[in-house]
Amino acid sequence: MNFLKRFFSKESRQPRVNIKQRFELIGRVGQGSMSKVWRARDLNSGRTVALKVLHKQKTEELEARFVGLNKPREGDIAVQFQHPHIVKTFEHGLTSEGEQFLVMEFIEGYSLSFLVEAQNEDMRTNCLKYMIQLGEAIQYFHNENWIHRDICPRNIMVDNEQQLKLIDFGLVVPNTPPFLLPGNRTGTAAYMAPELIKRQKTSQKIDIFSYAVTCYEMLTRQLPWKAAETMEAVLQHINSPPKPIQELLPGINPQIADAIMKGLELYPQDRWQTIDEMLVPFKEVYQSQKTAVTQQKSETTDSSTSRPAAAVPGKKGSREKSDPNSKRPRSAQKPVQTPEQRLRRRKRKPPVDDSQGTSENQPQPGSSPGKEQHASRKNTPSRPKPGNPDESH
Ligand SMILES: Nc1ncnc2c1ncn2[C@@H]1O[C@H](COP(=O)(O)OP(=O)(O)OP(=O)(O)O)[C@@H](O)[C@H]1O
Repeated sequence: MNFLKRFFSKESRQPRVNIKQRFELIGRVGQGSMSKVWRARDLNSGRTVALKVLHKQKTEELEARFVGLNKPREGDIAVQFQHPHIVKTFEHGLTSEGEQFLVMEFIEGYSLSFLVEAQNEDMRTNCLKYMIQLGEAIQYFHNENWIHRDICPRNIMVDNEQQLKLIDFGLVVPNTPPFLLPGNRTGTAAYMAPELIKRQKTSQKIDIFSYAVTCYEMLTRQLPWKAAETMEAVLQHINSPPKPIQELLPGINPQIADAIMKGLELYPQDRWQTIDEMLVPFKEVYQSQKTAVTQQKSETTDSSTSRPAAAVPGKKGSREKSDPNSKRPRSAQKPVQTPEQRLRRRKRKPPVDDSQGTSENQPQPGSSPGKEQHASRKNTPSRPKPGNPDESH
């Protein structure tokens, strides 16, 4: 029976691609929990691309969770997106070995995780802009009737033109009733909405929650709940209120603070109904900052004609003055050269795992914190690995 299913499956009808013949692999750029990613030259088109080859067994295990639901594959989903803040996927298919692969635009830049940790000049200057770009990408997703399920800095990059790009669609599901039923927990513990953690019915609002956690972290370098990195820790804090962002950033613009805190509400009905709504205050503040910077610049130019150059405030100073992040805690203002070292030194937090192998549409009402399982890579999504409760990705 399984043999027949495989024989008539979509995969069996798809031509296989010999990766080594088709691509020149220039270097490995990433190792996700589910894949390997290379910088490669596509010998057909001549362009430099990111080649993502999914781990066969882990992908099959993930897909097994959606049995009967006909979940589209990552490549099927990714090629559909046309948005400035979502990585472009040119092509997808199967390798000669039967692994799924995606060919994407190659993003020269950094992971948002790095920028969160570094809190460098780029982050101080552009944080609000990146928050808005991310929100626009998620709203596009939602308009196209998808749920991302794994919004977190690890799945976001910023290119050298200071443009944010969402890069990973491994857990994306259609926003349709069968996929919203209470089921297993997939995602990254610290960013998971309470209803997902509690195995209740989900909606696109789980992405609004993860977006709010991400924005909170982008601004403060901290998570809204202490010890939110394992499923057990998350289950303990889930009913307690998050730390108000104003406590970490007393000078934060109140509109931005309120918008983020509303995104973190425990009950989905108390959160923003759409990302677009949440973006309204962000865009208002961003616009007023831009206006203030322009005014400051023109004042500076005017006064520079009558003052010696040394007395003119520097560009950096005027930017920081109008930046909502300028009053971030001292820890966030440390010198630019240290974060990479700090990032390397920082202990990897154990991610959570929900590897009980439950089908996505199977309710698990009686689950108790004690039954939850750990995974073992920082901010790694919880994905299945049957037979191994302490899964590592
Ligand atoms: N288009 C791209 N351009 C440049 N680098 C990329 C691109 N896509 C992915 N990467 C690099 O590869 C890493 C892993 O990619 P990705 O997150 O898509 O894999 P994954 O296996 O789904 O990861 P995980 O499941 O752990 O989130 C990224 O963190 C990034 O460093």
